[in-house]
Amino acid sequence: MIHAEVLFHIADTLEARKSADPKSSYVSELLHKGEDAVLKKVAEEAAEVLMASKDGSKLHLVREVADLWFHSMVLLTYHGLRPDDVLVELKRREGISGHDEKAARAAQQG
Ligand SMILES: N=c1c2ncn([C@@H]3O[C@H](COP(=O)(O)OP(=O)(O)OP(=O)(O)O)[C@@H](O)[C@H]3O)c2ncn1[C@@H]1O[C@H](COP(=O)(O)O)[C@@H](O)[C@H]1O
Repeated sequence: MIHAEVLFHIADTLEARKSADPKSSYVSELLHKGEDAVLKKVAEEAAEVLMASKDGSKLHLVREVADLWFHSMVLLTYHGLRPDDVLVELKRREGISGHDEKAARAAQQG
């Protein structure tokens, strides 16, 4: 079983790439290009996930979701965030039904 440590290890690598030579690293090059370039990759990878889902190949879908997760992690790194921040948010939501959460939000908004 692969644990969340994989995400933490990749996040450490991404953080180190902030100060690496863009010529030597894909991540460093992307981070140096700036926020719009990272956002473009996230949008591209999201679109590729949609196409892979329709394609019917589970392997293709897994690879495209990995690309999307990876580029989302680059975006988190750009903003000084880590996978832990997302995991804490998911943990906070654990056991809260989406329907209940939506109803509570609607009640709050009046
Ligand atoms: N997990 C990944 C990873 N997943 C995908 N990619 C790269 O993401 C890029 C995006 O792929 P696309 O499918 O859009 O293909 P592309 O047309 O070649 O990309 P563009 O020309 O549009 O940028 C490809 O170059 C992939 O190799 C990754 N690059 C790096 N990592 C991890 O990040 C670490 C640091 O990487 P470097 O910065 O390159 O050393 C690596 O050790 C890995 O752990």
